[in-house]
Amino acid sequence: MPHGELGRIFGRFLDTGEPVAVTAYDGSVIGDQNCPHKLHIRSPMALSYVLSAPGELGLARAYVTGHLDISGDLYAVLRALTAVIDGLSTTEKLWVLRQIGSRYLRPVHVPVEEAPGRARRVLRGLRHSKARDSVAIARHYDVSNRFYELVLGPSMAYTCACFPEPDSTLEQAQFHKFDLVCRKLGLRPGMRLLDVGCGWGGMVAHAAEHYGVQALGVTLSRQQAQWAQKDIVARGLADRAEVRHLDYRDVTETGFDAISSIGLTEHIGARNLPSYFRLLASKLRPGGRLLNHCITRPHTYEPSRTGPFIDRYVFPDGELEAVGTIISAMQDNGFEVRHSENLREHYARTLTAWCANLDANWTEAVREAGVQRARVWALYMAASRLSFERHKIELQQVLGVKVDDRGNAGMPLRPDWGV
Ligand SMILES: C[S@@+](CC[C@H](N)C(=O)[O-])C[C@H]1O[C@@H](n2cnc3c(N)ncnc32)[C@H](O)[C@@H]1O
Repeated sequence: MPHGELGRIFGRFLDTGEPVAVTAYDGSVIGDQNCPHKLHIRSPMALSYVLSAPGELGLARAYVTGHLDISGDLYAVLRALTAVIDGLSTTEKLWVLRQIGSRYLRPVHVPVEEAPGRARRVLRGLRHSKARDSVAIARHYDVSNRFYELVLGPSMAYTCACFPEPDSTLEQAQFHKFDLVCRKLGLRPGMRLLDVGCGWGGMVAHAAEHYGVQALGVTLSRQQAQWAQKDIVARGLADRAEVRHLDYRDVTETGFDAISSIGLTEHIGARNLPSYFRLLASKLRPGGRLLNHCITRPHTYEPSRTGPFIDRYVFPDGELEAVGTIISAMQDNGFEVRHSENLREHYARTLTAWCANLDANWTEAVREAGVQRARVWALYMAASRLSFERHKIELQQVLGVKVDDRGNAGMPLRPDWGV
């Protein structure tokens, strides 16, 4: 039986069958307290955050500031909370907000210094101009290379891995993902590869090392480029691989045999997809291939902007399109589409592994990036895992060819790039 006043308000709804319990600062306890996964409402400020921005933003702020806390597995708590919230009617949601608003919090007040990232919120300039993109990218990627090492592990790959077997490790799956991209692109020794949005250089190094190509990668993150340049030298690949701190729109070379774009399209924006694909097509020789790997949303009628939590605290200006939109934009701007594959279950597994890495390295991650940032990453990765599992988002790899003047694509009759 729930007790405590908050317990009486929330207890009505917390019967989802999910293994989760709640405690609150007023002594309320709800659910089986032996359950390993618990949500703790530490102070009335947690409720202030929720009331000031009902929905994911308020809940996220309450968690990031520690007024809402969890013990056990964040993902398990999030899944239970999502099940509860999804099960509530609008009338029930309003009833809960009215109950906590009228009893506890008058007036609702969120101190500026407590609203995480508030000062970081405003991005100036035209959305997806080069200047604004470079600020947006620095906010997410120029956090600390060490922090990313702790989360991503030795591969330093920050995109969906591809697990050849259910029990493959993250490292094996990241190797397999880059290899799959190389095979889809038909890379052979001596070819020239451009990798746009290259991160810490994982694809560039893999293609140069295992396929003998001449690889150029570009990233808008200065810290990523510095890390990748050192890694390339350390791996003895400096004669074949190069990473530049550069906007993909400023690459001057042309005539590439292949282009990979792994996790960049989310930063492009719907409006710019035509010019993005046109530019990539102009960089390829006739018969050259593009592999576009990105997160998509399942339906064209959903908004492409990410939710307020992701937009403000994680990926400013990120946008997700439906795979149909990506394919149409490729077709209309220089590519024949040859293959499309959805790897969303693989992204859920990848995120599970990143969450486990962050958990295992929590103390050092907090020392490196601060507790609020570590909490933002923990929350966004657990929430994203849930979104892939529940088919709120997908991961699509689309292969296109710039056919030659006679319509030749140079593809094998039955491509076999394995699993
Ligand atoms: C999710 S990360 C993926 C990194 C890498 N491809 C991987 O698989 O690990 C997205 C990358 O896109 C880059 N990026 C975003 N906008 C860019 C732009 N306009 N020009 C070049 N790189 C960009 C970021 O700097 C980052 O390296």
